[in-house]
Amino acid sequence: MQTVRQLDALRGAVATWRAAGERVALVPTMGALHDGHMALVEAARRAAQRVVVSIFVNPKQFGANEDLAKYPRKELADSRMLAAAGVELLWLPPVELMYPDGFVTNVAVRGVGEVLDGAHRPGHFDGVATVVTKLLNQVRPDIALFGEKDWQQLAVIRRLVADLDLDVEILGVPTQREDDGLALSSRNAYLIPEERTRAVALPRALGVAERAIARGGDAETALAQAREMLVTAGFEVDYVTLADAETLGDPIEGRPMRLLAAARIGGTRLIDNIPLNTNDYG
Ligand SMILES: Nc1ncnc2c1ncn2[C@@H]1O[C@H](COP(=O)(O)OP(=O)(O)OP(=O)(O)O)[C@@H](O)[C@H]1O
Ligand SMILES: CC(C)(CO)[C@@H](O)C(=O)[O-]
Ligand code: BAL
Repeated sequence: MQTVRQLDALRGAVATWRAAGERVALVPTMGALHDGHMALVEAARRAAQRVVVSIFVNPKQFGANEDLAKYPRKELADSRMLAAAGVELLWLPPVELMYPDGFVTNVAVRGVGEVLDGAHRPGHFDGVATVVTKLLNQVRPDIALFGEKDWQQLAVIRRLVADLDLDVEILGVPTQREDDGLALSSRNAYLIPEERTRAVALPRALGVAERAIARGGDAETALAQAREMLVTAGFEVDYVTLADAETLGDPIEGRPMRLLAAARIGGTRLIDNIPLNTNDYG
């Protein structure tokens, strides 16, 4: 695996593959890799001959009081995992390359980027959209893969790519979970054992709400019950909601819907989401 920190070397490697007619996949990450990331890498492996993984802890998507400074950084372990998985190129852009002096451009995705996590983490999706636009332009992959764990992020990126006519396929990869149902996340490492045990309430609450609504129950009542389960488990709830799966706005009968939640346990903010399977109960 090549480890590359300069744009001309990245472009050179990708141009060589392109010239040979090979498809290139990009998996953007912030590192501290776990099996969720590796599922993206495996899907990328199936989708293209050449796989590029980027690791960049993007300061623009962290709010002033968020965890940028303590975000886990594990470059050596990450690099070994990616090499073992057969990744061809690890793209590690330095922060000065991403945001040199004088950088002033901001990519803002209105609507889908402004609600839910966009409202609770002001500026977050601008930071994501800006860095993803840059990563796509740097690597110019045929396909880029993102996890459904960050469902709203995936929806924001799909909108961005459609609106700006970016010539790349976006593929969402299903959420990878621990045996008890907790979604894998780099931030799970912040949980002390007691919080980790309680954290299972997050996927459980979503599952309870999903089954109640799919059975024909009132959505607001089911969401209130889910919020109550989270509070009982010791979470502070940012939101538990049912939304249109594409716009993240109000759900519309006949269109795919998603249940999404964000909640804090101790100092750790976790997110999760599941589809509303209205066919569950026939
Ligand atoms: N459990 C998971 N299943 C599938 N994809 C995942 C999972 N966790 C993360 N991803 C995806 O991996 C990519 C990189 O995510 P990132 O590096 O931020 O990891 P993370 O575990 O989501 O970290 P964080 O705890 O900061 O949210 C994103 O597309 C994200 O959706
Ligand atoms: C897509 C991403 C790599 C952009 O920094 C990040 O938000 C992430 O890891 O999900
Ligand atoms: N995986 C989402 C990145 C973030 O929370 O900043």
